[in-house]
Amino acid sequence: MNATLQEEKEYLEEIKEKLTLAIRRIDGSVKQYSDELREKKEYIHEHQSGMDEADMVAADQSINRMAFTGEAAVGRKRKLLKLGQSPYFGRLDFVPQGQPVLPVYIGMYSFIEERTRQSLIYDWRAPISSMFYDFEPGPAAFTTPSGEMRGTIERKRQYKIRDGRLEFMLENDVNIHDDVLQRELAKSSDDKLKTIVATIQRDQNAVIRNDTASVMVIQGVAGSGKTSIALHRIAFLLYRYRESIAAKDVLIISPNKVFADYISNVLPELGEEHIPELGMEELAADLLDHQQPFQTFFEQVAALLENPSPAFVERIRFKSSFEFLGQLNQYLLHVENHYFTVRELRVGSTVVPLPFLLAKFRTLHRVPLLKRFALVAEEVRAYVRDATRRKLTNQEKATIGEAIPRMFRFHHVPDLYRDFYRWLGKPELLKWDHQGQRLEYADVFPLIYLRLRLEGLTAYDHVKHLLVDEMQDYTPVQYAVLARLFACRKTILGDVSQTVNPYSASSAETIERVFPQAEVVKLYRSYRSTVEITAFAQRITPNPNILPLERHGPAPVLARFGSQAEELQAIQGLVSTFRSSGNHSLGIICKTQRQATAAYQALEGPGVQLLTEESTTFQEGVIITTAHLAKGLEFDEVIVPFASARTYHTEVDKSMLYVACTRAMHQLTLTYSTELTSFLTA
Ligand SMILES: Nc1ncnc2c1ncn2[C@@H]1O[C@H](COP(=O)(O)OP(=O)(O)OP(=O)(O)O)[C@@H](O)[C@H]1O
Repeated sequence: MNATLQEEKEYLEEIKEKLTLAIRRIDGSVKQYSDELREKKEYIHEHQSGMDEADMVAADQSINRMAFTGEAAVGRKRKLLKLGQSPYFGRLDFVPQGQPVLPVYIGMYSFIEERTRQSLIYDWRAPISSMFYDFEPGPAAFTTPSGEMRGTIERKRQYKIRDGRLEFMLENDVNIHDDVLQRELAKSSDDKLKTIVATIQRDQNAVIRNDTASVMVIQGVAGSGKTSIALHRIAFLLYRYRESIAAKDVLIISPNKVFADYISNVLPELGEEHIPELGMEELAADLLDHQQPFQTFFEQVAALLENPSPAFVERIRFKSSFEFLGQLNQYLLHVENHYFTVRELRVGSTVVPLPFLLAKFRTLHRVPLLKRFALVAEEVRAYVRDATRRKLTNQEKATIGEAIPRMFRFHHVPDLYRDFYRWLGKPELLKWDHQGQRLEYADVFPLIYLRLRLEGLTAYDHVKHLLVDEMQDYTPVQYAVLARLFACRKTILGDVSQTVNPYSASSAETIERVFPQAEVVKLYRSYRSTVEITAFAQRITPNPNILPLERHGPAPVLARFGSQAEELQAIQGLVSTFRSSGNHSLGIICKTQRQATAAYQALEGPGVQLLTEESTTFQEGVIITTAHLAKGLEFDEVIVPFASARTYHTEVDKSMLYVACTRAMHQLTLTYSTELTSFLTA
């Protein structure tokens, strides 16, 4: 063993010892808090009768304070225990200008020696740690809240410490990141997305640490780490703004419960609390007061996959366009200018002048239209009171309250939404005759948008950061709703090539039109799949800019069979091979739920799981599902059954095939009978 390695091993033991001591101290104080808490509670119980309300409030506050301090100590202990397993992953020897060398060990969390107040481990999010991701040995700098600190990195090391043991160490070499990254990516997949703190790449680091963008749009190719980056960015912002943002102030809009479960470990691993999460449909139901039944996005996509009528496609296409949002806005202007018809209002002998009514209505233009009537009525009551120099009777007040809304043509948002299509001269584009009827998914957010503009909603004012994943699946109107509902900072990410509905796909450019202030970052390096798998997926949807990471594996296999029954039999064999392969996850990804169910019936067995729209968790093993549900997930191996010309022939099918193939990390097999899909014959 060389001297350096020996030194590092000794240092590791030293740190572990210090961590053990710190844990012991926390145990001591946790015990003390809980003893004090118990005593306090007992005291209150015994003296309750002699305490007044102020005493009780003070006692309650002191109990809460103690419990809070106790909980914080328990949280701190949890972090120290984790550090004990893997205290740090990197080291920089940094020489700030004119100062002595400072060894900086970087880990998941910080560790400060209590006695000396010396930082033994720096949190990966600390300003100084940014140099680990941004610089190789040589001149370097980092930004602190009080300005830039320049200096030189003399040494850079990377470690892999597992279960408290140093597994390997790499020195100074410029490629150390690549080397460790390769080892990380070659691993088998997990049932949950992992943290990537030890191998964050420079361009990814820039996105994670960007604290100036009010709207950050990340458009990246499949497997470029968008979701990982977005979650690390949240962890970074929670650290950077810990005085003003807590985990409960962040909201993740996720495409479905399985995906939410898949990403649920990252932030707790990074030491942050659970972040609230909401699906787009849950948000929609909430914004419609849970009163309006509607088609889900899954159902819309499923309908598109099952030979839809051209009129249905046209409705979706139209309502997903940017022009549609413009027309909704124009309609709102029209409503504002033409639907309030002032009529003579007589209260007793007082006639309220028409110009007065109109002026009051207009000066309130910042108030949502349907909320203005009550305010105008107040103004009118004041006018009449001044004119008559007496108090108004209840009857008079009521007359005014009823007269003002009657001057407006409609009173309910759904009626206005129907009127919009008449105004547009295209009533055939709305298939919704009465409110009890299910609304098509394409109408859900336009209706909500009108509601927001006409009635206003403030339910989500508390959110301080919004994260939207799978941005390509949301339309300009949906973004307009999000923009009005969430005034906070936003991180929006996705990949237009992975849309499950090409008729309504949004690119970074579309989103920029709704958020002109957005900073757009494009990522082209793909980390998930081997070079062979990435090249294969390129045959379906080419992207000349994609940069696969140099990691090789077996070439994807296209296997032809005489019939579907033979196909399923062969897949059964592949499942058996997988079971003895040491890999953790196999995704069998079909185009439709119907196909997935059929495959499940044929392959059913222990450890085989069918994922459906209703599923809430993602587990290791053999998973049978659709491309739509698999979006965002990844598997060691992927099998795409029924890859025939009959299954995959439309634009939507092509998107599904691309999504399915890009889920594979190490191995990909496509099976088909009769004729192969033309998306792969070229
Ligand atoms: N810097 C990194 N170090 C290690 N692994 C990384 C890094 N960046 C990305 N990965 C890995 O690449 C895989 C893909 O990441 P992620 O799912 O975040 O990408 P994505 O762009 O959201 O993918 P998609 O859009 O295809 O669903 C994950 O296994 C992730 O851990």
